[in-house]
Amino acid sequence: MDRDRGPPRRPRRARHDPRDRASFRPQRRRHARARRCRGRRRGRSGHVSLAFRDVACVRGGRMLFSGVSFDLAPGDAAVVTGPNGIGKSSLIRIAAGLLPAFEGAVTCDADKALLTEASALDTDRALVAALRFWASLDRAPDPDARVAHALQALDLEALADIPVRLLSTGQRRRAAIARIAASEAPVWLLDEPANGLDTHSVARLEALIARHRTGGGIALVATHLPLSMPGAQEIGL
Ligand SMILES: Nc1ncnc2c1ncn2[C@@H]1O[C@H](COP(=O)(O)OP(=O)(O)OP(=O)(O)O)[C@@H](O)[C@H]1O
Repeated sequence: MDRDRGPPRRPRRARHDPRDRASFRPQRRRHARARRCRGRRRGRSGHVSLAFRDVACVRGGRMLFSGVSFDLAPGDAAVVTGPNGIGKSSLIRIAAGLLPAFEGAVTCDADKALLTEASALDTDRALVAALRFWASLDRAPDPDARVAHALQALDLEALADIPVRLLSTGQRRRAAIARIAASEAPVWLLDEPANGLDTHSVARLEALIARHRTGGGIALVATHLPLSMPGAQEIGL
């Protein structure tokens, strides 16, 4: 019959084994974690980048596009255009890492924020609370201040305490864009961000993207509505 030997014992160490200097370890870990976080936000090299190399996409057994290559550096933007069903949303999903490329390579050396058709906001929460939930998961500090700033940028302050489910289509779209803005992620991946927006809100969106780029961010935008993004590359599918 096996004897119960109890939990395994730690091997004995020499009295001055440096591994026992516990006080050094948490500090070293804290510094390493902070370095890793900075690295992911801004990229390991300290730069923000997003690149596609000969990327092909297959969905439902059908090749949607192939040979797509582009390089985006800090301040750059690209607009993905093409008819319905050509694969614009699929390209954005590949950039986000949610869909594997059939061929080619995608590299992105920084944090990304993804805007899709769904707002991803909890419909039962007040708008400000729904935004704070996501902001608290970001690596950037001070979620409350980031949310307050985003609400102001999207002209949503008056709606902050309204449950998300009661927002109109355009207001909900602005709220979804506020989530992206509040994330302060260096790479924005926006799928049809102007859908449902009125003229004023489109202008706000354009200003927001411009400010993001001025701050060294990157924007990859799929849109069938015209958006003013000076100097943006066009990726026609
Ligand atoms: N999960 C899936 N499985 C199989 N096929 C899919 C899937 N999702 C999308 N597709 C197909 O992939 C094609 C491209 O879809 P996608 O949404 O990327 O196009 P799009 O260019 O963004 O279209 P739109 O302009 O209408 O938004 C479509 O024919 C669509 O039916």
